[in-house]
Amino acid sequence: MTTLAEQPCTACDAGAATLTPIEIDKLLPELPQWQILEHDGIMQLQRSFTFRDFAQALSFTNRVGELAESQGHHPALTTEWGKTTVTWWTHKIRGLHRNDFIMAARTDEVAHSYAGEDRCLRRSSVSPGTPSSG
Ligand SMILES: C[C@H](O)[C@H](O)[C@H]1CNC2=NC(N)=NC(=O)C2=N1
Repeated sequence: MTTLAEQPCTACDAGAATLTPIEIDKLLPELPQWQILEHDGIMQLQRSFTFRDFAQALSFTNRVGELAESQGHHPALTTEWGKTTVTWWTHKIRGLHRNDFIMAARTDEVAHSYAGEDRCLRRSSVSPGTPSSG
């Protein structure tokens, strides 16, 4: 069985159905660090990644941006000192599609390439010992 990250994104047109709560519940265990949130009635998938500093957070942001461009599917990205928040949803269907879960899994793979570079993968945006300097 292939992992989410190994699966291809599929073409999604404006008439495609959003994932049902049951379908979301089936997929979410593969993304334990991600959370489902609703913004303006739109279900979204979100995770914050912590980094050593702004430069590393920006590098990660750019790598996720390149991934998005390669797939024609784009997240919202918020980059701050030591943190990048990634939010996936499918604009054209105003909700979550399987593609969003695939791209979240691929986002985790990008983050893993920073593992050991003095950072930690955490769901919460603040990891203990994160410098408070702005
Ligand atoms: C024309 C362009 O391919 C479409 O607008 C793509 C661009 N990237 C996208 N990204 C996301 N997350 N949802 C979309 O519906 C979407 N549509």
